[in-house]
Amino acid sequence: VTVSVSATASHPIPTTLWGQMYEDISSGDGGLYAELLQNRAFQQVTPGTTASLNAWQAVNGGGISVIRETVPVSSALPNALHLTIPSGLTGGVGFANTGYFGIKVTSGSTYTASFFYRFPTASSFRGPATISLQTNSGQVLASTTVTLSGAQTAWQQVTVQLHPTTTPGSTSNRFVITLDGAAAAGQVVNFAMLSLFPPTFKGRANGMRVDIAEALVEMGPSFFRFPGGNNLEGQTVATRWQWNATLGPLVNRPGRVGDWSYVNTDGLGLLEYLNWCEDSGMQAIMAVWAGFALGGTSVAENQLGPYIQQAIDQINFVVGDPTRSAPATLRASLGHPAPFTLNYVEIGNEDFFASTSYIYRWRNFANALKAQFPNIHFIATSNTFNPVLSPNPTEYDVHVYQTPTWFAQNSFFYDGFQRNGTKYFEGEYAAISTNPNDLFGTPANGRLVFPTMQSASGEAAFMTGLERNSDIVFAAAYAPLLNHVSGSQWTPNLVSFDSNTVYRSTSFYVQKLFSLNRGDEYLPSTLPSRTGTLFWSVVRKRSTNQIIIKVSNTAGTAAPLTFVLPFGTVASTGTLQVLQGAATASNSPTTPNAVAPVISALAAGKTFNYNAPGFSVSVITVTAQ
Ligand SMILES: O=S(=O)(O)O[C@H]1C[C@H](O)[C@@H](O)[C@@H]1CO
Repeated sequence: VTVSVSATASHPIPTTLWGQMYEDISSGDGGLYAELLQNRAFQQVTPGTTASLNAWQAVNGGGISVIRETVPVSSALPNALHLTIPSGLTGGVGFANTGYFGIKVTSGSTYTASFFYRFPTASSFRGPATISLQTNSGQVLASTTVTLSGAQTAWQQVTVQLHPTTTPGSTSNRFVITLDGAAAAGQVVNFAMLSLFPPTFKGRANGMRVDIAEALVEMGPSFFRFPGGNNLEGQTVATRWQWNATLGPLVNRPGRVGDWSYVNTDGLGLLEYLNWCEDSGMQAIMAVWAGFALGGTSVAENQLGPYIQQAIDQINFVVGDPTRSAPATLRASLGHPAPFTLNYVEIGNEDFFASTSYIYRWRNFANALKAQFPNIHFIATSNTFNPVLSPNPTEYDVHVYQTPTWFAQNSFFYDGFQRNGTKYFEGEYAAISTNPNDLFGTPANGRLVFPTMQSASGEAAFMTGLERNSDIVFAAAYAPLLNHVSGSQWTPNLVSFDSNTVYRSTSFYVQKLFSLNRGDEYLPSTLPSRTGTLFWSVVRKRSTNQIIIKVSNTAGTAAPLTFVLPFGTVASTGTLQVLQGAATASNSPTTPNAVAPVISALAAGKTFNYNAPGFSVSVITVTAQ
């Protein structure tokens, strides 16, 4: 096929076009959020149940249970770990935490451990507690001691640093606290809000896991949508995500039962999200809860007031003036007096599931929020123009989970949209199954566990369409972004990880190739066949006079292209980055680097040929002017 490229740009590429959608779906706690202890504060658990001790183990005969404390460490954390040292034992007696399917320990890194303790009954005991990192087989990797006093009946926080001098062969390691069995025989001690942090991304306190954060930043994303997704909504009104419950000292954060069947610590809270956006060069696309809980409850219109106020306060926490708004004063007190960047706020999530009530929920939230924040764009989440909403949304969030073929066959999805001023956020999209009749089914029935070259090339085909229509598509994000392979709630995901390693998928590389080669204006060219299998888009990067051609071949056979560039001078050599593999080729824990982009030189010129391999995504960069 011959592709003639126009020298006249049709529209600028919005700077926000490629970014990330995030929610805690086996992705935050135990993942991006760097805390290494699982169930660290016994949040939202029932004392005395097996679940309450999840990830905790007795060591050498220590008696442990989770109790409802009579003197809780805070009103947010009513539970505590109750340790009884039986008589007749010697050596270290206590408890351990096994982390999120393991704890990675690296020699030379400094780990910060902290906990609160108190003796529920005063005693004359005074002796060492040993705090250590150990392999599950008992090899001590790092250890230190602190003195515990039986006179300490009020909660006392202890913070220590651990410096491992060896790197163990696996993440089968534990965080261990023990007392001397003989010296502490008969003693009873309560512990609360235990925590173990490794080094974090940019050294942020209470921050992000470095290797995962670096993988996300590697894509060059422009925005970060949070906190959901389903995890914004709650199964009930009471368990919705609430911004104000996710701020301040960890001891004051109650956590919540999230929407993906586990408790969220909310250690990764609103301020951590906003600091992360600044640290990673992304702007926030922040959601506010909009009166619908996933269990099916829509708040009645005459009951919306408090929730609208909570949304106003949430936005004021982000952008308000500390001299005029209490939430903004709180932001300043937490260390960020300047407002954060916030241009987009999403009202709800996937409200096509509750579009009847969204008619009044949108009306009330949008009118109130636009009046308070006239410079912020508010994004609607019901189906586009159905139902008709007032005020008329300036932006809609469109989601699609489909087959690789659907994405290849729908790259013209937005070409037919009216140019009526409305803009679109392709807020969640991914090829998730090869079975159009059971998209959300099991792997045995076509569901993808990891992205493949077939799914990634399908997504790339669709993305050439998003680029062509980026006069009305201002932002797009693959979803879900992140997933712990040992705790999956959803597959496939853009980036997977376990306690040791980050796995970059084929789709990750497609997102990275598009994001890092986004250009700043679109150059029209011969249109691909809507029903074909070969797709392309052309952009120009004015600052470097580069023409950037993206090609996706969604078929298994190589496809020849001839490019005709209308410029006075065109370099005779260009750069080619190509991601290719068999249809089912994928990166996974068993084959982590099966597919990665390969960079090479390419013969170019005013007219040049390129043979796109089967199941491939290519980026050709040529200097021309
Ligand atoms: O069950 S779904 O609605 O398909 O869940 C999807 C859509 C929702 O916004 C997001 O949280 C989730 C996975 O990315």
